Amino acid sequence: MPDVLDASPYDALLLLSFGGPEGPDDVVPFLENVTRGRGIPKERLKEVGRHYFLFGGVSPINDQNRALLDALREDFAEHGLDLPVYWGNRNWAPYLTDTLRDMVRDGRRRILVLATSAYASYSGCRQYRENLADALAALESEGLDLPKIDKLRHYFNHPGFVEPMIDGVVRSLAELPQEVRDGAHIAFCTHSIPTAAAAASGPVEEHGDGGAYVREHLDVARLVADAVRERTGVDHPWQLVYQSRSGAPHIPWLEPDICDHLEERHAAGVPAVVMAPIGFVSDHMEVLYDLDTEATAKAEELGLPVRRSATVGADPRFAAAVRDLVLERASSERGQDVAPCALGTLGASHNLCPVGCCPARAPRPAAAGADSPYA
Ligand SMILES: CC1=C(CCC(=O)O)c2cc3nc(cc4[nH]c(cc5[nH]c(cc1n2)c(C)c5CCC(=O)O)c(CCC(=O)O)c4C)C(CCC(=O)O)=C3C
Ligand SMILES: [Fe+2]
Repeated sequence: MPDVLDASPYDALLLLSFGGPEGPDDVVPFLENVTRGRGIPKERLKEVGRHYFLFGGVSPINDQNRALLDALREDFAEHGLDLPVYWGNRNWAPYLTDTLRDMVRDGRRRILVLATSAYASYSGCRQYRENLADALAALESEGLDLPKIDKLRHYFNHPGFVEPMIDGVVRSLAELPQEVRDGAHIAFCTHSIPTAAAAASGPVEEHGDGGAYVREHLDVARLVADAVRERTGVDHPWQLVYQSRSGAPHIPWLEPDICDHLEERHAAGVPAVVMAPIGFVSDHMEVLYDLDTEATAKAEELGLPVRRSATVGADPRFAAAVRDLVLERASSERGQDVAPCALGTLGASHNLCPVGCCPARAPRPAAAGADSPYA
């Protein structure tokens, strides 16, 4: 029997994710949920709808979250961590508010949240905190006694997140034809966001240039590239590039786009590229369409060999990392000294988002941060 691990004061973990459609009829209402009040041009929405219909109207993200839930429950049980795990989404069923209501009815009073987003940014952090505030407000209006909610720190530099990505890049390099393998470049890919949102990402003292968003990605890219060099004995040049640009064309977003990057690398005589989607936790639609379909077609047109490396998904090392993060945060809440685990140069991210962290364009209440209106 394993020793019993202490998650107190927490009595539940909530996996909080984006959600995605599970059939053709879900696509339009899902996109309406995602884009309500976000100012996305109609043309872009039509185009994104087409991506989902190409895959039968089903996003892979829900099955991946089910697999992650299984991996977490299995890991917790194996290691004697008695903490129930729930799942709720921002944009599709199971909706966050419904899950949180179930949790309150089950008597959960101290809830720890794991968001399926590893980095700082409005979309990846504060927007989830706003969703939590909305859900709490809904439960309050139903007369329910509100639980206290904390959010786990960003885990981009946790070894359980980084190591599976290193394996993935090494594997993708090995899959390239031998004659182009050693000359291959690595394109570390993440979601483009408006440059203004990037500059304002993370705590206020980290604002400016690409903000915490770009700095965190660069730190992970460097870690992966260094480890790949050590493992393969070959120094593969790399660059951080972007994908899935949305919004109005006159608003600047982070560049270069992966497709332009492939063109530019090809013109420069680079013989092959590995696309490594370090910005994403699982192989959801952005990976399946924007990289595996669109960018791969671009590479084929150029005659440039490419491979796309694996995301972390439900890797048991990631499940173990979540257990580690839960125990770290629980100890810290109990007032014990903890040595948070983090690779790279930036150190472990904050436990509590400070005031002004990843600000919204229009301020709204956000839970689980220093500016939360909830206890
Ligand atoms: C930083 C970031 C992540 C990574 C961090 C994280 O994972 O949270 C992410 C993830 C995801 N984004 C997703 C889907 C969409 N994102 C959209 C729109 C947008 N994303 C943005 C940013 C991010 N998004 C932004 C700044 C917008 C513009 C609108 C706005 O300012 O809010 C739109 C609208 C259409 C379009 O404009 O593309 C869709 C459909 C899915 C689900 C995929 C599936 O179904 O498998 C996932 C995991
Ligand atoms: Fe934040």
